[in-house]
Amino acid sequence: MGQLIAVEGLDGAGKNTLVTGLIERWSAAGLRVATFTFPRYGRSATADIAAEALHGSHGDLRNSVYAMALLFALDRAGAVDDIQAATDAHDIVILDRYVASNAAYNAARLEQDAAGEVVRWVVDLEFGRFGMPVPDRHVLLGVAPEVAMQRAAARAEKDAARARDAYERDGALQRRVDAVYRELADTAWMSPWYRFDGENIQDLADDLSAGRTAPTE
Ligand SMILES: Nc1ncnc2c1ncn2[C@@H]1O[C@H](COP(=O)(O)OP(=O)(O)OP(=O)(O)O)[C@@H](O)[C@H]1O
Ligand SMILES: Cc1cn([C@H]2C[C@H](O)[C@@H](COP(=O)(O)O)O2)c(=O)[nH]c1=O
Repeated sequence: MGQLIAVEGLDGAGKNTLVTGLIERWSAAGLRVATFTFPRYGRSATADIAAEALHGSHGDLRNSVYAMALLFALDRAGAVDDIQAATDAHDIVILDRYVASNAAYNAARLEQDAAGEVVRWVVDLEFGRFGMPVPDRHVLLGVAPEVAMQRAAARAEKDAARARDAYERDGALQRRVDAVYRELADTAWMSPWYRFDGENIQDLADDLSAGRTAPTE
């Protein structure tokens, strides 16, 4: 049974870039690695509808925090068997966003903290009702909100397909999401959280594959 590791962070923080770098390093070291990226755009209608809502479609859908959270949760629930099979067949399964994204973004939208009602609802819905596996570890890519927002804006300039959505344009929301993520990490929400500052990917790859839960001194 392989390790299940979820990478979390703000929009534009660099999660996808980091996950790609980790996979390269682990594969070169001979480890069997699988990855899932959430939302599963192009593979899941609920993921696509959520993205469309964040870009202004589907009437007032995006105003409902719980409806948006449910769409992202249903997308993940559709992958539960694949995640289970992947953990059986690989040394490491790395997830680019997972359930903690739903916790952090929706707590931030409702101006709740990590102990708030919507985070408990996400836990009951996703880990309870939908049976999503709990990650062995989370990685928080702790990039400052201003830096992440700048990267998301630069990416949008270069690539029209990555135009910023309603969450990415909302600086106050991003700062609240950052605060909730830090609280989730500080309280070891669901499993230990490894805080990564974005500096040395090789050290992170080594620490994670060795099962360490914090940077080596
Ligand atoms: N360490 C880095 N330094 C500078 N730029 C970076 C770094 N990591 C990623 N980027 C750039 O920042 C932008 C966002 O990176 P990436 O797509 O990996 O972020 P993400 O966290 O997966 O974003 P999202 O959650 O919004 O999909 C990209 O243009 C990427 O090339
Ligand atoms: C998986 C997931 C995502 N979100 C939020 C986070 C982002 O702002 C958007 C879209 O994700 P992307 O990585 O920028 O493509 O949706 C969320 O609220 N809940 C989730 O479960």
